[in-house]
Amino acid sequence: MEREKGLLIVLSGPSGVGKGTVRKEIFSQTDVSFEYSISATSRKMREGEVNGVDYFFKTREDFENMIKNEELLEYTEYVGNYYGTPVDYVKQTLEEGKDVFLEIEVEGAKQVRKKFPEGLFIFLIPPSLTELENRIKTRGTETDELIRNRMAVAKDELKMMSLYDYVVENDKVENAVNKIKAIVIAEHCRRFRVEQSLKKYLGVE
Ligand SMILES: Nc1ncnc2c1ncn2[C@@H]1O[C@H](COP(=O)(O)OP(=O)(O)OP(=O)(O)O)[C@@H](O)[C@H]1O
Ligand SMILES: Nc1nc2c(ncn2[C@@H]2O[C@H](COP(=O)(O)O)[C@@H](O)[C@H]2O)c(=O)[nH]1
Repeated sequence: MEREKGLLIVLSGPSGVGKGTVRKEIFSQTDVSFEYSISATSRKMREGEVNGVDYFFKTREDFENMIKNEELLEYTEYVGNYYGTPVDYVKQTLEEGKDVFLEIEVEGAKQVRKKFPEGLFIFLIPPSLTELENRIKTRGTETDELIRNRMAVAKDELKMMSLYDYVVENDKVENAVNKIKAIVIAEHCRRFRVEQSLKKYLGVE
């Protein structure tokens, strides 16, 4: 029998809403088996970030070569830097029957939707705009000017939430994680043979 492909899961939402925090918590749990697609970016590495773990850090020139060589599933320029998803890893991992998790902004998610309409698209929202701004500020990675720019983009991004299959509020990390896991299991059962979903998520042979 032909092996079923994996599910492409896309988590989007405005900068600072907690996508990375929620994603890391999901991946730390042992009952989850998604593969994380590491993005490429031309932005500068932040303190504590590791090349090849958080991102593949590129010069603008190298990133533009990746675009030319069609190495990206999607890409965008966000607040002055390029971000994109390396296509080979995603395609190969899905072919192997594994579920792939992308954590990307809204413009990129729109591009992925065109290429993978069967993907699962989840949008993470903050409890309020004030809380969103507090979170970006508390993270302490952005200058005041960049925070203003990211908040301006966030207001437009939030208008796009209706394009997603699900909207999840990140009030508490634990709540968001549990909701996302429940959505993924339900959607897996809906899209694939139920035997495959039972085996994958509940260990039932
Ligand atoms: N539910 C939550 N309650 C309070 N603080 C949170 C919550 N989720 C995340 N945070 C905090 O908000 C800040 C931003 O989180 P995070 O970096 O995960 O956001 P992000 O959406 O991945 O941002 P970006 O898109 O810019 O990479 C961090 O300081 C994080 O600890
Ligand atoms: N379209 C894409 N967006 C991406 C990708 N990787 C990350 N992102 C998003 O960019 C912003 C800014 O990220 P930061 O690390 O500088 O805070 C944020 O919304 C990320 O989710 C990608 O491959 N493609």
